[in-house]
Amino acid sequence: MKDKIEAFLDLVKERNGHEPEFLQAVQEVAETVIPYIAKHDIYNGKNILLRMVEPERLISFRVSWVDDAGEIQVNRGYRIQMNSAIGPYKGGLRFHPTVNASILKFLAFEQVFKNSLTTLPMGGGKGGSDFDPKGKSDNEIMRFCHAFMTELFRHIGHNTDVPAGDIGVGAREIGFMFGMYKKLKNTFTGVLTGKGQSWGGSLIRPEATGYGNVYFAENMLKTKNDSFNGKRIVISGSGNVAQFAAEKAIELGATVLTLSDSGGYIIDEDGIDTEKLEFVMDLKNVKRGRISEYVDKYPNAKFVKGERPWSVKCDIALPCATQNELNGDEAKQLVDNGCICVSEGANMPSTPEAIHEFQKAKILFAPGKASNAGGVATSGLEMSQNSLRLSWTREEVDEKLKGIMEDIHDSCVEYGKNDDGSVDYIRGANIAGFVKVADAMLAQGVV
Ligand SMILES: NC(=O)C1=CN([C@@H]2O[C@H](COP(=O)(O)OP(=O)(O)OC[C@H]3O[C@@H](n4cnc5c(N)ncnc54)[C@H](OP(=O)(O)O)[C@@H]3O)[C@@H](O)[C@H]2O)C=CC1
Ligand SMILES: O=C(O)CCC(=O)C(=O)O
Repeated sequence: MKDKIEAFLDLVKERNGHEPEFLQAVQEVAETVIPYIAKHDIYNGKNILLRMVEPERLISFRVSWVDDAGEIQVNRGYRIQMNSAIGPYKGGLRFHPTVNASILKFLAFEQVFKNSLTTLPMGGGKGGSDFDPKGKSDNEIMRFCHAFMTELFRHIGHNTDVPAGDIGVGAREIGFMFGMYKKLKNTFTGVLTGKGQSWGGSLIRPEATGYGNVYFAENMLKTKNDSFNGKRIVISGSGNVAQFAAEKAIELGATVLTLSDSGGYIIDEDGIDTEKLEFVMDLKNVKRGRISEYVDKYPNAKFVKGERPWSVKCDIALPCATQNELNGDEAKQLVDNGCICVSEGANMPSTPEAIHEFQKAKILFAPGKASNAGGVATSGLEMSQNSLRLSWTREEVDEKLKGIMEDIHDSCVEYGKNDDGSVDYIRGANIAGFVKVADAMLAQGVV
């Protein structure tokens, strides 16, 4: 089996050797899915995984725009249309200076499995730009988003490819992009999700990734007759996912101790309560400030510059910032400090070495493609509401989100249960996500 996996990975490396994040994501899937394929005749000899690692379409384009000083700026835009076997391509857009083809291909590949796990009919895609929104004025953001959409509009559509937000893309950016799409196409459709309430957005979509992550962790804890109540929680990031993971954890009776951004982390031993979280939301979403400013307002807290929060003693860790933000040494420290559960809000935040430490210690560990799927699932619910031309209540959407996260948890258990009764949530998520897409690909023939 090892030879088979290595031969497959060598082939993928030969074609994508310069794309480390993509290779990392593929390796994790190959190690769990290839043994499953070998045991199931219908998938054998069909090169399904080889087809799945090759994007159906990779679009790269120039984005030219004019900054406030009148200078012409040039960025690179992308959309990776990875797999459409079970539905239109679906996945976020990331605006961050580190964006490149490798990062977007890893995200698009993960998205295929994640979207399949949601049980909704969505294929996988991802896109974005190396544009850095930090320090830009609202007008610059608008001009960039408009310029980005003047090319992207050709490739997307409510039945073709439906982008949404990701790092650096929130309600403001979705609004600007939707406005330009509508102008260019002269049609009002649900071509993007994460829209504002008054123009087709779904209630709970902003909250969904963070809430969903906590719901998933709750399901894992339930298998041990445990809960969030009274637990110490360490969260990284302070953006969309981190904010709403914190909100739900507080609601469930936990104490949230940390938040972070690329400058460092804050630790508040008194706990970040609802009022303090409201301050963070205003600081980050309106003032677009830095997390270090938290300690100006709450001097009992401490800012640790240039560090990540994983050395803080906790029961539950929720990495909600970015890929590879939690390494092997940090994972070991979490385990040694008594952490019993890690649930990924971000995409691939734990390195392979970190995952190895969690699995060795047999603590509860959920990979992002399962635990952060609540965001895209609620995007799927936004698409349904747009098609039906109606809006569900907050309670209705939250109930559906909870149900979907429970179903994803059950699928992971179904495919990931070990002989000793423990659950390998990585194997479970990869195989459950694979089966649905692979069955659709088999039914549709070699296309
Ligand atoms: N939004 C969604 O619905 C979904 C998001 N995700 C994933 O969740 C993660 C967070 O996304 P989201 O909250 O939407 O993004 P935001 O842009 O709202 O927030 C990102 C946060 O992560 C921090 N961050 C980003 N890059 C780095 C870095 N290199 N080092 C340290 N900190 C960093 C940011 O700090 P700073 O401001 O300093 O850059 C910020 O605090 C991503 O992995 C994303 O792919 C997954 C599923 C759905
Ligand atoms: O809501 C969506 O379509 C995308 C969410 C996303 O980008 C993700 O799940 O990583």
